[in-house]
Amino acid sequence: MAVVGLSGRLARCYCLRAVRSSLRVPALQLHVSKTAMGASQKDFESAVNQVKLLKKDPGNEVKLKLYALYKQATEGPCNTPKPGLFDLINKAKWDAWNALGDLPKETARQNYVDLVSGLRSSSDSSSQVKPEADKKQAGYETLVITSEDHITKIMLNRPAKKNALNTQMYQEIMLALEAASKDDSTITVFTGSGDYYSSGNDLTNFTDIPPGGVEEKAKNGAILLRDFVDCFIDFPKPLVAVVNGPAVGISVTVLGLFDLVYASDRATFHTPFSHLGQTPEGCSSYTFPKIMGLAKAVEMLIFGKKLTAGEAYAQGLVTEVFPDSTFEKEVWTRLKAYSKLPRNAMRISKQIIRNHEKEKLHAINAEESSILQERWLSDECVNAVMNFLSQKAKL
Ligand SMILES: CCCCCCCCCC/C=C/CC(=O)SCCNC(=O)CCNC(=O)[C@H](O)C(C)(C)COP(=O)(O)OP(=O)(O)OC[C@H]1O[C@@H](n2cnc3c(N)ncnc32)[C@H](O)[C@@H]1OP(=O)(O)O
Repeated sequence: MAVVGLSGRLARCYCLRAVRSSLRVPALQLHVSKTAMGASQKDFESAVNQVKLLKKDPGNEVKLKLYALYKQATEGPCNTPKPGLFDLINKAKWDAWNALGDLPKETARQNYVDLVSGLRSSSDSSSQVKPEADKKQAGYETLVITSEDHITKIMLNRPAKKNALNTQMYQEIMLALEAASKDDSTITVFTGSGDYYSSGNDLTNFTDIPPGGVEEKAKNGAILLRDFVDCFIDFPKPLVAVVNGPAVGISVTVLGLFDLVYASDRATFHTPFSHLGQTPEGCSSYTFPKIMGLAKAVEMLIFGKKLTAGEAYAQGLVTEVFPDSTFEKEVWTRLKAYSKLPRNAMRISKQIIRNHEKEKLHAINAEESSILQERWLSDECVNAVMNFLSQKAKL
């Protein structure tokens, strides 16, 4: 089908979504009132000044985030050509700004103010003795990140959307993994808030088409996917998934790159790629056959068979299943004990176990991402996304 036709249909997807959104009164009201109460220009300018007075260097990731939000708040979506490959600093800044997509200026302004306010409180209290208790990290909108008992917990936090991964969440997860790789935790844990672990890729990621058209959208999507999965391949510490409920799509496939997967008996594991006109990602085309054998991997990845937690355990994708009623208690008791093990020994063991596969995994990730770039432009995929957005189809 001609690209023009596809653009038109994707544009219609977007319209359908707008219509659906306009019918959802509570969500709309929430958005309006948040904007109405949003940061004023004065708050924003004051936050810009406060950044200069921070007592503690917030680190490069946060600085990039501040830069991106500032540019978005003052100039809108990224409007400059991408710097060359070797212009590392400007490329990192451009990537951070560009990743904000069409985030409205007002939201960027509010996020900037919130981020600076979080930095100020942590900077002000940096000379005090920090309590051992849970400390929520500031600067994330789609995640709740806490550190306690040498465990960094990354909680996917869009429960109203079943923790679907929008582009901001992909970006924040990458930042969170980068930070967790350097912090003093021994293990890093992913979990979901609410009743789902995650419903996978947010299908509205397919809607807002940039001026460069659907091809540009697909190209950027493939870069985002590749960078995202690379972060899991390269993560140096033991990585644990605490799968509190159903998991779909990319939230399932990357589990093959985790070191422990604990599941509630309420969890399910579903990769409906063919149903969506898509193909496997997260290195699952390699890790799943390796973990569960070709026959079972094919059932999941080609035919979209949904596994119960018990089945996923039997097939080696899940380390252990717990009754939902005692899930949190049992899992966290276990993880707290593990987190006391010597950090370097665990890190080095992970290196020995995983390093000889890394190069291969990066190559597989690149291939899967580039195949998906093509798939996203196919009739099969466009129709599936349209069906979901027009509320005709659910998994
Ligand atoms: C070319 C563009 C490229 C873009 C960049 C891409 C970058 C990387 C891509 C990596 C690719 C990954 C592949 C996948 O992950 S495939 C899996 C995709 N996921 C789905 O297909 C799930 C779709 N959701 C459902 O089928 C159902 O929502 C559910 C999960 C079975 C739950 O059903 P239930 O009845 O319990 O709940 P609701 O449907 O009412 O959901 C509550 C609200 O949450 C919204 N929702 C849920 N899941 C998603 C989703 N994946 N994307 C967007 N929105 C989602 C749902 O619409 C409801 O919203 P509402 O309350 O506003 O109506």
